[in-house]
Amino acid sequence: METHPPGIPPASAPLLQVDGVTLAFGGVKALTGVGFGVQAGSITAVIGPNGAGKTSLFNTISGFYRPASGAIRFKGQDITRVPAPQRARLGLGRSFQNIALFRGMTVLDNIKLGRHAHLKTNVLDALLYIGRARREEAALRAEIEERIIDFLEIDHIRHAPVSALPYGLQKRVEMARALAMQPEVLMLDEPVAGMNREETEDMARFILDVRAEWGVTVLMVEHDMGMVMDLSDHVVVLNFGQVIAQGTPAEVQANPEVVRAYLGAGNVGDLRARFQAGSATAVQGAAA
Ligand SMILES: Nc1ncnc2c1ncn2[C@@H]1O[C@H](COP(=O)(O)OP(=O)(O)OP(=O)(O)O)[C@@H](O)[C@H]1O
Repeated sequence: METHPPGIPPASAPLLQVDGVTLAFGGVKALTGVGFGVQAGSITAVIGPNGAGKTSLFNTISGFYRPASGAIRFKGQDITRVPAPQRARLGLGRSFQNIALFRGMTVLDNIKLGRHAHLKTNVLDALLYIGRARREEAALRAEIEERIIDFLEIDHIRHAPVSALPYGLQKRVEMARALAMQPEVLMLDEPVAGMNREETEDMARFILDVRAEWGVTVLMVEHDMGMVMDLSDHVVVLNFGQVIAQGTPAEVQANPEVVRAYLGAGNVGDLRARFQAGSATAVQGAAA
């Protein structure tokens, strides 16, 4: 029997819970009975070979896809039927695999757009929302924007159009925009895809700092095994739409099924070496 008040999860309950989620596109089953929890304050990574269902899972958690069965729970609340914008307002912020910034707009304007998740949309709200409260929110918003710009070290490019920026910086702006939603869980879709080693290291540092300084829980999909293994507390491995393993980085690296998923047939030592070398390309190449 539950002893905690309704709506408030017990202290040990995951902040975000994915429960038996199944998703199909026509005849293609993208996800089958996927379940795992994301603990508050953790960095959790979802990995898996190409086509394993990682993006489908992210889209289901953020509300772009509705699962055929199963549930998504956030802070103890069943949000399976809650529309995507409302999930963002509840505290699920995300970035996208392919940068989804407005390229003609400046960095600052893109960050301001991130705040959209918190803007009042209801007409009555808008009418009531005048005077002091409005000015206070504008001041608070500016303060948050400044804090994000400072934190991500993008002050020097705040007025630059996004299209003029190198790829690594664009990814950082995408993260800034997701942070502007003031998420409790920041969902990062391939945060270091296409980055060189230096950019990857910078982004890894920002992800660690976002958790340490902002208290944000991180859920990421990432192919860069070195980064996943270095940063994550918990790793969930998908293959053909199913969770085939989950646990600490050490546990999943030692799991023969994970090795088989990536390499076809298993040489655990070889895969471990690849994981440690941080060479996602090598792992994917070997799987191809
Ligand atoms: N919109 C869609 N319509 C039909 N099938 C889809 C759609 N999106 C994904 N799929 C299929 O669902 C399965 C999972 O795809 P998904 O993109 O989620 O995998 P992934 O792990 O993110 O792959 P990658 O690492 O290449 O990004 C694949 O078989 C894919 O072809």
